[in-house]
Amino acid sequence: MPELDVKAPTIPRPPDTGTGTGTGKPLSVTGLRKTYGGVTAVDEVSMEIAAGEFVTFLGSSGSGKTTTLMMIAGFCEPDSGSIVVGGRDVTRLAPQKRGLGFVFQQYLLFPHMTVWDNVAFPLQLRGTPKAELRQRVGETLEMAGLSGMTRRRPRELSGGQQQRVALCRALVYRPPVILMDEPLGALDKKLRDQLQTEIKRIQRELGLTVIYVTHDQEEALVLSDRIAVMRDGRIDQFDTPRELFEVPRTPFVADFLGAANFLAGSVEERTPEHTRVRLDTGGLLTARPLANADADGGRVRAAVQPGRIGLCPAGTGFCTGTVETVTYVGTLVRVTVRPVGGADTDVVRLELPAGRAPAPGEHVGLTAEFTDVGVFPDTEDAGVHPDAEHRG
Ligand SMILES: Nc1ncnc2c1ncn2[C@@H]1O[C@H](COP(=O)(O)OP(=O)(O)OP(=O)(O)O)[C@@H](O)[C@H]1O
Repeated sequence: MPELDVKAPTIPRPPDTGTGTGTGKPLSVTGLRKTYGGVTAVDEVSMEIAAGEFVTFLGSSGSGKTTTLMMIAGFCEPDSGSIVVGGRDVTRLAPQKRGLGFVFQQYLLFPHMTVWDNVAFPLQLRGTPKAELRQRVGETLEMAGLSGMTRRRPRELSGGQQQRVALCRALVYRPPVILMDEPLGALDKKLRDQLQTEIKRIQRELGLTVIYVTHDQEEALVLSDRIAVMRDGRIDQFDTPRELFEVPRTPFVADFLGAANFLAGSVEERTPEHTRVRLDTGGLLTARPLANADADGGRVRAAVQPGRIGLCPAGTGFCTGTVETVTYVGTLVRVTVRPVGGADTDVVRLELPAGRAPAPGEHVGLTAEFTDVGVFPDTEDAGVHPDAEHRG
């Protein structure tokens, strides 16, 4: 086994080879489409990813995340559309000719090879000179905290360690883009959290461009610069986590990311700055401007996240109600409020700092900044995903 002769854990950033590792667009996807028999798995997906960006495909099962990633990787042929990596059209190229790195949920390590040899393999394939190979493998393993186990074989490692080796193997030849499909899916929660932090640190340190697939909102929010929220093979919204939270463009996004409250009502007034909605429970709620011009005066649903609603005296705010449940979750308290006169309406869910918890049975008013309230024409389907009922 080669000796580790490199001590510094810092790895130089890759040079700009024109393949997108430095400046410019490492990846551009246009009009990708894939059908299986009668099923449209991916429908007109287009996106541009900048160098050093961490982008996540987030969506529930069957929304087309993996199929999109597999088309970018080259393991699945699109019906139409194009994929450009570092300015080169790779749509019809074999996976190994695209120069991309992969990390999958299954580690896919060579069982008979040591950790060192597994990580060295991609460089050997590329005929990297010995000295450079030793340096790169050593640096990469050290960065991932694996220097002490270079002689072990995969079966002598934990799941988390195996996934670190898989990550090193993808990183070692500095591909312009690294594709990761649920790489932490097989690990327990604690290890997932730890590896998320490591993946993010390594990505930042090396300025890597990453496309990541997950169905876990929290994971997407922790890791990503931008998230593409997918539904039925399409991207509903491609934005920063903050934008997705604060300015969701569809009810689906509002619900998927934050289990939003949806409050039914009718538009009472519209200005370029805001929309005033008369709620079915009687109160008046000020929301952001309504994007859809056709919905003027019509039925709408206002969406507001539980963490963005505050308490005010009963009789003020956009709604008055009775506190039904109060549940402490660490430093937060989850509260449900039944709107007065709204026996048939849903409870409103709030998340408050524990010190501000009201008592069950108390009459309270609810308030929200209008910039935290989205408003959507009532015709749009929220497409509530299967986990929604477990998150309230
Ligand atoms: N090889 C295939 N043959 C037929 N249908 C397929 C095939 N691969 C995917 N599909 C269908 O295409 C749709 C999208 O699947 P895809 O695996 O991309 O979704 P996903 O968002 O990655 O889901 P998951 O999180 O469950 O992996 C689904 O309806 C799926 O059943």
